[in-house]
Amino acid sequence: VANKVLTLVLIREASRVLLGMKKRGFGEGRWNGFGGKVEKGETILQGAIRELREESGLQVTHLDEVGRLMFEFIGDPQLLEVHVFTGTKYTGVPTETNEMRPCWYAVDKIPLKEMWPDDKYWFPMFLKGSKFSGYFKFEGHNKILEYDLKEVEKL
Ligand SMILES: CN1CCN(c2cc(NC3CC3)nc(N)n2)CC1
Repeated sequence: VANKVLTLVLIREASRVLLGMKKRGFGEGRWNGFGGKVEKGETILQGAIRELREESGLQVTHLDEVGRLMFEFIGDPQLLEVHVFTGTKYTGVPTETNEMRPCWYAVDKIPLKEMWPDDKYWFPMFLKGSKFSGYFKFEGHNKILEYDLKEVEKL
């Protein structure tokens, strides 16, 4: 079956990044960017913009794709394909929703221990403004068995 395409949006200001505490569902209890599934009839970018608005209340007109991450879970044939976007120009105020509790984090205080385990590998690339492409093999939701990750010129 085809990959499950998901989005991840990291809104960044000069020295801080907007993260949300996931209150339910996949990734519950972890800080992350905003995102979700891509619906039929929308592009991945449109899906990212929609999920950002739904989960944080922020509206953006433009996002840049900065990363592509593939995830395999032992015992599950469904691969996840996560498209990572960033944006700096937005309107609105970060608002708690039933999915996410937003909070700004200084770039030198990103709560990596309370984020998905793969983030510690690619978040530094994101903060440097690099584009990246990676593959992570997970056992359950906490253990990375293998990974490949590289900075790329072009996604
Ligand atoms: C709605 N999506 C869900 C997937 N997601 C992930 C996944 C992820 N690792 C994968 C092992 C789960 N790592 C980050 N940081 N985000 C982005 C948001």
